[in-house]
Amino acid sequence: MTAATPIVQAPIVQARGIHKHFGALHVLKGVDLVVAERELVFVIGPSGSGKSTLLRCLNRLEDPSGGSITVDGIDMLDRGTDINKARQRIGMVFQSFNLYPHMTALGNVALALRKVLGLDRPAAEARARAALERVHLADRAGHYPGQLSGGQQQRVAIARAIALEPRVMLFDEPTSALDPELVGGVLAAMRELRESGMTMVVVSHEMGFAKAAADRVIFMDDGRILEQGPPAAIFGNPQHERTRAFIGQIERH
Ligand SMILES: Nc1ncnc2c1ncn2[C@@H]1O[C@H](COP(=O)(O)OP(=O)(O)OP(=O)(O)O)[C@@H](O)[C@H]1O
Repeated sequence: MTAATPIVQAPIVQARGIHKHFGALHVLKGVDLVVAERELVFVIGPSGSGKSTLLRCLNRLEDPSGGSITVDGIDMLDRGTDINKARQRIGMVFQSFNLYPHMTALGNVALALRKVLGLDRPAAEARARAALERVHLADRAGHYPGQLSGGQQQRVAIARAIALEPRVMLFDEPTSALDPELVGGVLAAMRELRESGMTMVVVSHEMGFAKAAADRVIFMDDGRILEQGPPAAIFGNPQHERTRAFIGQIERH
């Protein structure tokens, strides 16, 4: 009997030695982040520690000052890389939903497909409808953003991103702008996405979600990854004093 050959999957995200300066401000001080396929990595840390900047470097919304980044095997920092094409593999959801107010939910999702993938209207709308179904908003397809709650608008933004079938999704504080009662619906949509096998990097203060859904929690402090591990280890037995202090502070609120 021959042993089965193990399938070795390349990581989806490989960021090594990332530095970022904003003028004299040294915001990222040599960050390594490797994310495996289907992994959910959750990033926590004090305000200003560089979480958003790290996320934004991964898809080149910010240009790192140094280091290397590949996403799905594509060198994101190579001058020869078509960055718009590379970004199609990276979905991003922000704190603000950024929907066009004069277009319906369906129109917003379909527009991304028409603009980015060049699909014609019927094909874009069919795919947009399927994406809205995945976030349980098929029945709101004809509603305008102003007719939707903040949580529903954020789920439309998630649908817009997943409709492009990215290889990884980046979430930058996706629930921070929402009233507390609307947070659960967005986290549920993220949870389902994770269960469908999406690779995700999430910056958020929703520690309950991290404990329940993350494979790995990263604690950032002053532009560095100070500590990382499974949620039970980071929340239950943090090794660094600063991690302990941060988690203690969060859990008191
Ligand atoms: N475009 C920019 N120009 C100048 N400074 C910036 C810029 N973007 C971020 N910074 C600074 O970089 C530092 C890190 O910001 P970043 O938003 O990455 O932190 P964060 O950990 O995500 O914080 P928060 O939890 O408050 O969102 C902060 O001091 C911020 O003021």
